[in-house]
Amino acid sequence: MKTTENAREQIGAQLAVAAAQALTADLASQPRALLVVSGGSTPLPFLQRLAEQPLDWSRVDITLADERWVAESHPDSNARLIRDTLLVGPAAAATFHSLTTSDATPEQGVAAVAARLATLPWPASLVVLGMGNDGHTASLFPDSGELSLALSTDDSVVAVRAPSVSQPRITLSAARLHDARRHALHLVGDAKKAVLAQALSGDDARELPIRAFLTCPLTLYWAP
Ligand SMILES: O=C(O)[C@H](O)[C@@H](O)[C@H](O)[C@H](O)COP(=O)(O)O
Repeated sequence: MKTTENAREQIGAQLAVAAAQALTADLASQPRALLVVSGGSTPLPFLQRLAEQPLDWSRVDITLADERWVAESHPDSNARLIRDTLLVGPAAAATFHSLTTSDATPEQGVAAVAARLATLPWPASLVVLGMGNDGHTASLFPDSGELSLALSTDDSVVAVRAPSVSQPRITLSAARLHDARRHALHLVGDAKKAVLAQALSGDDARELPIRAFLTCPLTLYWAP
């Protein structure tokens, strides 16, 4: 296995151990614990290693930071990624809460998803964020007409559309993504490292939405 792949596997494993420790710590003092994870390609080693972690998964709720508004059978579905990589082995006992409904659009389904999320044991034990090369995180996209709303609303979820993405999205709002005891940012590659450095040098979250999360305590998990 190439050095880069090794490093990405290792950082995913480190994040998996940290996530398991966070959940275990919170389960010592509350009946259930919540984990919020991101989709995309970066999380795969993290999700695979997390699924193997020994903890009381039957008391864990899992949801997504965002979702593409597609059927769970669609290859782009983040729920499909979670079911295929995390909800296996010991972690199969966890309860997953998707961000989609049978409605044709996220605008039609957003209220039902908000009601679903309201039943979860907030604050989350951990929110794991990714980032795109445009500085987006979750589905908070710089080119989205709903970005300002998603950055400012008290609502927990927002229906999102953006020219930069092919499918309608639903995303947890910045407020809901902040509702966690711990935050992790999981990135790989030099390009994203440079975008993060640019984000750290400014404060306009509408330019680089990841900035909305760089003022709260955040642990960075990066590999080349
Ligand atoms: O639904 C999604 O795609 C994610 O939630 C998204 O916010 C992701 O974290 C970034 O787009 C990075 O994606 P990669 O890990 O694939 O680069």
